[in-house]
Amino acid sequence: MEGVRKRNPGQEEFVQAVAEVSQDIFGWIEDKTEYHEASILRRIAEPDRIVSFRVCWEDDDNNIRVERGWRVQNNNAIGPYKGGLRFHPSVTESVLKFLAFEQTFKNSLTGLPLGGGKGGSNFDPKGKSDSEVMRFCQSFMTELYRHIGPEVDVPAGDIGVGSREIGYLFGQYKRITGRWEGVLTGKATEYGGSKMRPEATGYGAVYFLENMLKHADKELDGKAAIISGSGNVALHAAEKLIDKGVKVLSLSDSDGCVHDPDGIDADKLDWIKDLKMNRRGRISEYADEYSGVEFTEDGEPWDIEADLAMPCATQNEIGEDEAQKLVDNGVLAIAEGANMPTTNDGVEIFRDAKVLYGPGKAANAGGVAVSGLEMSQNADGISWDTEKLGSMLQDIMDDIHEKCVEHGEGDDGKYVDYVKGANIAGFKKVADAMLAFGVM
Ligand SMILES: NC(=O)C1=CN([C@@H]2O[C@H](COP(=O)(O)OP(=O)(O)OC[C@H]3O[C@@H](n4cnc5c(N)ncnc54)[C@H](O)[C@@H]3O)[C@@H](O)[C@H]2O)C=CC1
Ligand SMILES: O=C(O)CCC(=O)C(=O)O
Repeated sequence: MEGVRKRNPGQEEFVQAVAEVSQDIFGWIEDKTEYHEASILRRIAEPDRIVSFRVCWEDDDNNIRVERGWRVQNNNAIGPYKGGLRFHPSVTESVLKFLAFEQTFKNSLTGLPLGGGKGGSNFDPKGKSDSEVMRFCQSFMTELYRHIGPEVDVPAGDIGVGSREIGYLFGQYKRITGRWEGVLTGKATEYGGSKMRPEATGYGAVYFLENMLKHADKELDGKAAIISGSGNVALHAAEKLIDKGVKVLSLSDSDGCVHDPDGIDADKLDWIKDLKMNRRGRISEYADEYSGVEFTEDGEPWDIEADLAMPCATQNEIGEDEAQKLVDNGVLAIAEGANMPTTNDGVEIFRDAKVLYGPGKAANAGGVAVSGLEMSQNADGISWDTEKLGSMLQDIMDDIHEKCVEHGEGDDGKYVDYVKGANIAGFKKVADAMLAFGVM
């Protein structure tokens, strides 16, 4: 870790992600000399390459705007680089490096042939017109297109990149290259997208949560849950929880948090979906629309008492204090829809308290898994139906849960350390592929 810190000065998020994985891997590889001798972990923690580029675009007032774009290609030992694009002002090289590193383990856990990558820009889509977003996406792809391809690197969406942005990006790729090919996932179904991709991350995280509870002889029905975020992942997690009889008490966005003590039911959720996905409004409007709902500016849901917690917004939303609050309030299980939403100190609190804790790289892998299935459908020129994809998603999430149990169950056969299980299972497949290739 000393070396990682030295080689990546000021890249706190990346160092955090590597430290979290390393502590489990060091213990596991202690007696496995082949991994030491080949410096496998050190190689996975050094991205294959990082492309960084200028993105110029013209706003509606004819001002020339300059942003920075990146693609981090972390590791392609088991398949083409795969991972989302994030457009958000908080994006830095460190954030994208941590995401690409995590993605490498997550993609390995899915059992599909997918390497790890991530990209994005500090461009902020909030408040921009459709035409501005289109011009930005076209400019971004005008550089990115030369670094990606269906067998090279296949980006998708993430924060700030939804179906509108994927449409503009895919259109520009097609215009520049003259080729229609499965170079992006998360496409609309009219032009090669997969059914179930929009739902997959949130639904998959709920399946993982359900599996953790089942393994501990508990069930979802009748429980209460707090969720952060109100984007793609949060809203689909809420939808599946409601479907399974859970009372959803909260959602949030970067302005604050809404707490609905009566629970967000299916009708209210439809209203929020329209607010967020079509009208692009703020979550505070939910409190204006429905009585009894409390909105807390800059607030987060972690002090609301609930059985279940699903952080679905962004990294490091749960620190030591928030984790302690959850534990003190008697939380049963936490399943991460977001990537690395809990700091390493927060993770230690969950581990010490032995609460069920599903880390993002396992719990939110359903999205990239259905992206992998979108790639297969594109390659074969076919389109599977919702039922088939839904059952494949469920099977993949069950399988990831089993792998975590295999590598994370303690000697007492009771407590499962899902962080350790996910880290070791994710590492093993990539490491064995890298050993087969020799030194490179
Ligand atoms: N979209 C996908 O398929 C996958 C997404 N994820 C992760 O899930 C999380 C959410 O992503 P999406 O729902 O796709 O994005 P989104 O853009 O649809 O929604 C993001 C949500 O998080 C909130 N948010 C963002 N930054 C915030 C901040 N600094 N403070 C408070 N709230 C903030 C936004 O207001 C919004 O509600 C991210 O961590 C992402 O990396 C993980 C796996 C797959
Ligand atoms: O679907 C994908 O390729 C990417 C999903 C993603 O960015 C993630 O799993 O964090």
